[in-house]
Amino acid sequence: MATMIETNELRFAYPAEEGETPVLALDGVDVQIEKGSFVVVLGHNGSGKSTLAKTFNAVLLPSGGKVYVQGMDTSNEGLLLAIRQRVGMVFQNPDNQIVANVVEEDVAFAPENLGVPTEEIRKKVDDALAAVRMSEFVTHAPHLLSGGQKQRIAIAGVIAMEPDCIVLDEATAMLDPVGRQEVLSTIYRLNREKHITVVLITHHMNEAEQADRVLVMKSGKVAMDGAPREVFSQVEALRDMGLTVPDTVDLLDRLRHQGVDVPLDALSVEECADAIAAALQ
Ligand SMILES: Nc1ncnc2c1ncn2[C@@H]1O[C@H](COP(=O)(O)OP(=O)(O)OP(=O)(O)O)[C@@H](O)[C@H]1O
Repeated sequence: MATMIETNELRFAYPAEEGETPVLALDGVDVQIEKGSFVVVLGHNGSGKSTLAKTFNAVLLPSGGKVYVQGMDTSNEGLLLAIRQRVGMVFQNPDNQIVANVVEEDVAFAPENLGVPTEEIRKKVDDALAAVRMSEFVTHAPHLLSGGQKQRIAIAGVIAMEPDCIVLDEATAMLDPVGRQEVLSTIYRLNREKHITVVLITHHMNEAEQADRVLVMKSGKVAMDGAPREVFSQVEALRDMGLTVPDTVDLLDRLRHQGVDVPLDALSVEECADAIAAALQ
């Protein structure tokens, strides 16, 4: 399968304040993100998730090693526009991402800046709003929308650039459960139907259940890398890193501690119920 993003021995150090040592936020990261995949990045506060995300569209350039976006070296200044067009970012605070007073103008902002002809922009904006199921809000004021709707507008703004990959850095963190679910189902749909590669940084374990792959960061390195059930069944190792596990795995783990012989790799409620029923037979 084709590679969307690849990092080789990636290091990143934030510049030091006077008299202090630089903070090594990424300390030798080697990952390959396949085109069309849905990858969730987990990790304790300060483990390097946001820093890693920002290297994916050249917001941050490596202090050492390399990042390639579809083979393009992010350190090559001449490729910056092409890289930013291919990898779009959505951030935590929906209010900080609103740039216009009307939804359609907000979504049109990036393609306008890229010099896309006006007649093409109309179609891109309509398609992007349809993709996030916000077409009916085209003439609304973005600041009056709910948090989840604002994030879907932010995602539409990225989609309007027709990227191959969207990186969401804790984009659901400030949303209520309904808003989180709206945004999650939107990005899962964009991944499954439009084959857009998704990199989702989150603190919510259950957002990772349907992902193709989970990366767990620890102290600037990748500590775990695998399918969700592979990663989440390592309950003790995750807890040692200060992370929780999805509720279903937590329940099975508790039963195990009470002597019930259940596997730890059930992610859905149905799988969990089946595992318990089988163990109690
Ligand atoms: N602008 C900055 N200047 C200096 N150090 C920074 C800066 N941003 C992050 N760091 C440091 O780099 C390390 C990695 O931070 P990063 O934000 O990438 O972690 P994170 O896993 O995304 O954390 P969180 O879950 O809290 O968002 C931390 O030690 C952090 O304090």
